[in-house]
Amino acid sequence: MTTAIHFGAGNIGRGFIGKLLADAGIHVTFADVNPQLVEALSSRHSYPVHIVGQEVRTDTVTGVDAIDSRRPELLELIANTDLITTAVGPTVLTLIARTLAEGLQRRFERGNTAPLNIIACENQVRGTTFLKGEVLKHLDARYLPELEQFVGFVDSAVDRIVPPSTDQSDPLAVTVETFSEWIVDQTQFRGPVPAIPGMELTDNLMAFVERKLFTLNTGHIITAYLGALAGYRTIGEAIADPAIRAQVKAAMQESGAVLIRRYGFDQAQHQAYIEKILGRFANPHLVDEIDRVGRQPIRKLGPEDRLIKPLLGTLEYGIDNANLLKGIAAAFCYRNDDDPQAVELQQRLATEGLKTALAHYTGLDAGSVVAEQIEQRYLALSH
Ligand SMILES: NC(=O)c1ccc[n+]([C@@H]2O[C@H](COP(=O)([O-])OP(=O)(O)OC[C@H]3O[C@@H](n4cnc5c(N)ncnc54)[C@H](O)[C@@H]3O)[C@@H](O)[C@H]2O)c1
Ligand SMILES: O=P(O)(O)OC[C@@H](O)[C@@H](O)[C@H](O)[C@H](O)CO
Repeated sequence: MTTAIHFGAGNIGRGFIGKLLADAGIHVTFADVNPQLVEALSSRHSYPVHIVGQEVRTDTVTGVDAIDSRRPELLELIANTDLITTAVGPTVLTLIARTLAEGLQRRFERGNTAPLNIIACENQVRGTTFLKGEVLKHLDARYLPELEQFVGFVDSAVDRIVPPSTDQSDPLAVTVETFSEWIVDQTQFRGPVPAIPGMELTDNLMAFVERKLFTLNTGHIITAYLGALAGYRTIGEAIADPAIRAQVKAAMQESGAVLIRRYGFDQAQHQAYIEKILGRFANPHLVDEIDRVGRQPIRKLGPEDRLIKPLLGTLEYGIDNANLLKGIAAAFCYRNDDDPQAVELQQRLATEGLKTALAHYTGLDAGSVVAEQIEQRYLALSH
């Protein structure tokens, strides 16, 4: 039987990736640090997935197990498994890299030369390649040839809106939208590519990663930050506000103009992609908190992430960017005392001022015209 270890039994882990693997007949062991999730999954071996959208139904995922990712027994699983996937959050990949390196070392010491593919399913451009770099920091260099020969680090783009479930009756229940898309880089596998319905292959991954991250996630984050400024609690409330919807759509069109120029996407098809995403944001069956979408603002202000990378593209190609600039300014207005990154952002803003904080987090030049434009928009939004 094909086995997989999935790091991160959270929303997307249970609601999308783990479900796809289990539905494909793969035995999935979730590795997580949440004791309630680990205990429930390892005792029940199944959980409900509420699919809500044009259709509403509940599927039951079966044949799963779980382990605390800090337990030494996990190394034995890594030494023998066929597939590893992750959905822990980009900031956590560094933390699981040591465990992966130790498990891989045990695999190689055992002489296990069966191919193993590792796929990070994170909102991060080439997150698996980043994870490989972190693993190499902990792997004994003598095993580098085996790693290169037998272990594929496969980058992916993953798309399904999965907020925390509103089903309070079951801690394992997860509520997902109907839409889903998981695209992986077929050039990076070792051995045969596993046949997993719902896992799409491409040799042009960057186009799909950037299309998703810099359309859906760009629109999502601006919806969240403009919605927070307007006093809304959920994405649904915010996108129902005509003024916010118009600004979000315009920002997605600005980032879309960059994508069309960079990847040659068809204009009409990309416009339809934007409209579909706006409809997904408005899904009346999903309750998606602004604080979930707006979480970790420092990560999302990074130069390779959903706000700044599209902005840099508009500067490169000379494309309008007024709405992206407003979204970036709104990021600096975001407050959430329960989000350490939001707290840090506000502290740095208060002590160093907008332009210095902007330069620190985004890499933009504090003395640039664009920094001035963002500061002007920030002052207008924050007063
Ligand atoms: N939820 C979505 O709509 C969605 C959609 C696409 C992509 N993503 C991406 O998927 C990833 C996970 O997002 P999520 O919404 O599922 O988050 P989540 O918080 O629901 O799940 C993350 C899980 O990782 C676990 N975890 C934390 N540290 C760990 C460790 N050291 N070892 C093992 N598990 C650990 C947490 O306990 C949690 O269960 C992120 O990169 C996110 O950007 C999320
Ligand atoms: O998961 P994050 O924190 O990178 O971004 C929050 C949401 O925008 C994200 O989870 C979306 O729901 C998801 O990317 C949809 O595919």
